[in-house]
Amino acid sequence: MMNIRLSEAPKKTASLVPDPVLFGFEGPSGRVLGRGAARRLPPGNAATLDARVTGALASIPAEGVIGGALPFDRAAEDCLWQCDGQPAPAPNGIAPAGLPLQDWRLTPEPQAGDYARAVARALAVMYEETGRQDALEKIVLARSLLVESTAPIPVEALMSRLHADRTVTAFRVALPSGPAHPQGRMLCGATPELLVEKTGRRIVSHPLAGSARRLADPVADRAAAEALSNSGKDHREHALVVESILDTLAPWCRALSCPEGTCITSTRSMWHLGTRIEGRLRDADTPSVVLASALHPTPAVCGVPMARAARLIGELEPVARDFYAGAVGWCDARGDGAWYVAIRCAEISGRQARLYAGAGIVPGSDPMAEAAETGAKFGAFLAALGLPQDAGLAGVARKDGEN
Ligand SMILES: C=C(O[C@H]1C=CC=C(C(=O)O)[C@@H]1O)C(=O)O
Repeated sequence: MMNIRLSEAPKKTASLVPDPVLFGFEGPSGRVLGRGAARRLPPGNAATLDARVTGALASIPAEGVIGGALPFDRAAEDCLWQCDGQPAPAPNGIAPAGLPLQDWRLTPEPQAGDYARAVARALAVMYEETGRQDALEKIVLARSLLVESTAPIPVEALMSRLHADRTVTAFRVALPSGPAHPQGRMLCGATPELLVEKTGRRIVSHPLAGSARRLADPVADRAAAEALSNSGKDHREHALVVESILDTLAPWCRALSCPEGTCITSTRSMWHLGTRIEGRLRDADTPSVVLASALHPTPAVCGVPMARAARLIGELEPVARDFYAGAVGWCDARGDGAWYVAIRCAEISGRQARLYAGAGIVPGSDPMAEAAETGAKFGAFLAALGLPQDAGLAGVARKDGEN
C-alpha cells in the first residue's frame, strides 16, 4: 500500500477563525462539518487524485472524513482536508452578525456587454465548425462580480443566510492561502447541483442545465417555468450534460438509469431543467471523490467536446475560474459521500467576495439573454450578502413582467 505523507494545515488558514471550519456542507442530504484538528492532503491534480485518496483512506480512522474542493482546471492543484475525529458540534446560540453589508462596491468583470460579445464569439466558432467531426457543440461561459466592502465579510453569517434556501446545499471550503491572500480564502456558496452522491453501491447524480429566472409575480413565474420546459435550446443544452454523465458512469456501474426523465426543478431564485440519474456501482469501495473527479468537468460547466471548450473558456474569460465550476464535497472512511458542482458561489478573502456565474451556450443562444441569465444567477448570493438581488443585472435589458 502506498504511503502518503500528510502535510500540516497552513497557519494562515487555521487563523481564519478561532476554531476553523475547513469544510462544511448543509442541505437536503444533511450536514457535514470538518473542523478542528485537520491536515491537508498533499495537493496534486486530477491525474494523481485516485492514488492520493486511496492512500489517505487506507489509514483514516473509521470516523474520519476527507472534504474540500477540486478546481475547474483538471491540471491545477486541488484542496482536500482530512479531519480524523468526530467534528465538534457547531456552537449554538451565537447570532451570526455583520450582514447585510453596509458599505460596498460592485464591479462586474467583465461587464455584461463584453460578456455578451464573448458569447457571440463562441457562437461564431460553433457556426464556423458546424459539420466538422470535432465541432464545438456547447460551451459554458462565466463572468464574475467583485464585491468590495469596508469590513471583512462575515462567513458564519453568510453561511446561515445561504442556508435559508432549503432547496440548495450551502457549502464552504477553506482554500490555500498565499501571498495574494494573506487573510486566507474561503469558497462559499449555495449549489443546487449534485454531481454525485454515493452510499454503499448506490449512486445518484442530479445534473442541471437550462435556466430561467424566478419572478415575483406568480403567474409570470409559472409562465417562465413553462417557457423553459418547452424550450428546444434548453433541452439540447441539458441533454449534452446527461449524455456525458451517463457515458462516464457506465463503466463503473452495473445498472444506470434516469427513472423520472427530465423535469423542471427550482431554487428560490432560478428554474432549471434537471434529470435524476441513479446507478449501482460494480465496486462498492469506489471512493465518492474518485467518481466526482472522473465526472468533472461536466458540460454543465465546461462544454462539448470538453478539451476544446476548456481551451476556448481560457481564451474568452478574462478572470480565472480557480475553484468556481469545480467540485466540492466530502468522502468518509468507507468512500461514501456527496460531491456538488461548485456554482452559485464566491471566493471570500477579507473584505472581498468574488462571485461567479456562467451560462451554457449552444447554437440558438441569444448573447444578451445569456448575460441576463448570469446576472440572475448572482442573485441568491447577493441577497445572502444583503445586497440588491438584481444588482448583477446591470447592463442587461429587462423584459416586462420581470421583477
Ligand atoms: C454554470 C452555472 O450553472 C450551470 C448549472 C445549471 C444551469 C446552467 C445553465 O442553464 O446554463 C449551467 O449549466 C452557474 O450557475 O454558474
